[in-house]
Amino acid sequence: MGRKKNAQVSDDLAGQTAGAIGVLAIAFGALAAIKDKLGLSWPATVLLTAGALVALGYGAWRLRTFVQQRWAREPQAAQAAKQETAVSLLEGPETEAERAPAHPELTAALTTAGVIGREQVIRADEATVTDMPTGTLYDFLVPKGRTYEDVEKRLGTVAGMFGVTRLHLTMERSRDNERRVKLLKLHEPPFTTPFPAPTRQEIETFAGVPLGHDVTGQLHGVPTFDKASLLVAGMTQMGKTTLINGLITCLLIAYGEFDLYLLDGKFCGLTRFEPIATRYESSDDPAVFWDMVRELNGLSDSRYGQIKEAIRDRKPVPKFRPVFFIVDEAADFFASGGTNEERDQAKQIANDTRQLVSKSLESGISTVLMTQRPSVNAIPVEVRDQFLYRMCLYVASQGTAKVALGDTYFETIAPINPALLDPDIKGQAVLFANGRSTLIRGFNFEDKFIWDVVDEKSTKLLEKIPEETPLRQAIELMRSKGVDFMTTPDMAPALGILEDDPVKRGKKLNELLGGPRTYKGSQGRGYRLEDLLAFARADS
Ligand SMILES: Nc1ncnc2c1ncn2[C@@H]1O[C@H](COP(=O)(O)OP(=O)(O)OP(=O)(O)O)[C@@H](O)[C@H]1O
Repeated sequence: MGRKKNAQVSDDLAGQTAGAIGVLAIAFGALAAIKDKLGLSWPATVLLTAGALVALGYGAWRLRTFVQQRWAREPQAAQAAKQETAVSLLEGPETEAERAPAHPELTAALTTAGVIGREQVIRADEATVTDMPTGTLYDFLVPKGRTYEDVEKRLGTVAGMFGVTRLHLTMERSRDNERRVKLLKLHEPPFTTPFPAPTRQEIETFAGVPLGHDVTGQLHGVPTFDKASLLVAGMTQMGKTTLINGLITCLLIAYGEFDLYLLDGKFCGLTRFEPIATRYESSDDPAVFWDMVRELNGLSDSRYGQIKEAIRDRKPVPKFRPVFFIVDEAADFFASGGTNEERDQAKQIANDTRQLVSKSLESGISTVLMTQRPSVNAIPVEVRDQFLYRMCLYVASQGTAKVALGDTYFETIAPINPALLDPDIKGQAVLFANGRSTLIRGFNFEDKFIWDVVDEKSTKLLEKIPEETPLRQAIELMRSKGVDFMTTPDMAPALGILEDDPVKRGKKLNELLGGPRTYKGSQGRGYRLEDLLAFARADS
């Protein structure tokens, strides 16, 4: 290999030497010819030839540079113009923002909270700060390239920057601009000053079903209960029953016609609505709960059957009368005993309840479950996950709040931790609906207000029963005497039955009334007012 390389080098050297001798011979010949032609001395000939060659070289270099510049000028100009536009587009707003004075408080708070970048500002001419009766309202535009969602996602951190808690801060987006943000920072902890219960008119004009006041005193609720169910959780004595009494009152005022199925697991929480309920039970027996669930599942199945039939016959899908199944204290109904049989029954109850809640989508049956024990085994996860709306009053820990609001609740937008609520301000709740959280306080209506609404409803129901029918006479008789129960021997003569034989009398009266359910009270067999009303309603 080395020998080959050495031979190649000596070959190259010999070639180059021969070439150099050739060039020297030609140069010498050319110089001799010039000397001969011009008749100059040798030094003058050499200098003249060298000068002429240098001048020629310089001329060639000038010509080449000129041509290159001409070729390059046009694309460069276009490129430069493009670059200038891009720079002005990119830098335009920034330069503008740099020029506009920044709002110091908002810029500092939002930069440190990581809502806007260090180089960005909240422009002073795009922000207003107004002192309201309940708090300070910040209305501003976030910089271009940001939206209100950037603020919403970090609301807790922003609250910290303002020196308050997340509970002190509410946020509203604007309908006209994605960049507009309205932040209200409360002067004092939420609901420190109570708001008066709403009037009938306020309830009637609310777009949807109101569930309480928000922190500014505005009514807040859900747009509809159509295709939706609600789970309400919170520790004992926090205001669940009061809140649900408020919800039923609002439904009676503004929801039109509906049927109420009430299960009072605490025995007297929902009693006020007994006279207008289609079915009212006061019991903590899981069998009673299960029976109601199965009755409603039966109704749901028959409604689904009617929908199917309508579709098959190419007719419009029927509109069903809404049904509300409201259960005050549901936790014990899912609890299972130690035996296999009891465990199977608990599983079956959970399964039937899950089915009922999930089917509410089309069947028009909305379930409202309340529990003071939001734990995994109190409300099975498969049941909880079916609730579109969830509410949580004060609970002792974030973990319990997750059981009520969902395992991923704290990863949602601007969550509110129910464990931070003041347990001494009753009725406060985090409402989680349609992916958004709102802090509200349920209504605490006066008893008289609720009674008036209930009486009005039951009078309306009564008016639907044709006049002069024995059923209506019996209901009016009981109402005029102010009793909830009347025995057969007391009622029969008033309706013109003068039979002495108790069996025949009872049979005749039941036939005359059309066959409502009888009830055996401590004074003997007879009729309850609520059963007669429910019977009349089912018939109408
Ligand atoms: N929005 C409210 N405003 C004022 N007081 C309220 C409000 N809600 C509830 N309260 C009061 O708080 C107390 C407890 O209310 P409530 O019975 O509704 O709680 P609960 O959560 O259903 O309790 P439990 O589960 O122990 O039955 C009652 O004295 C009630 O008057």
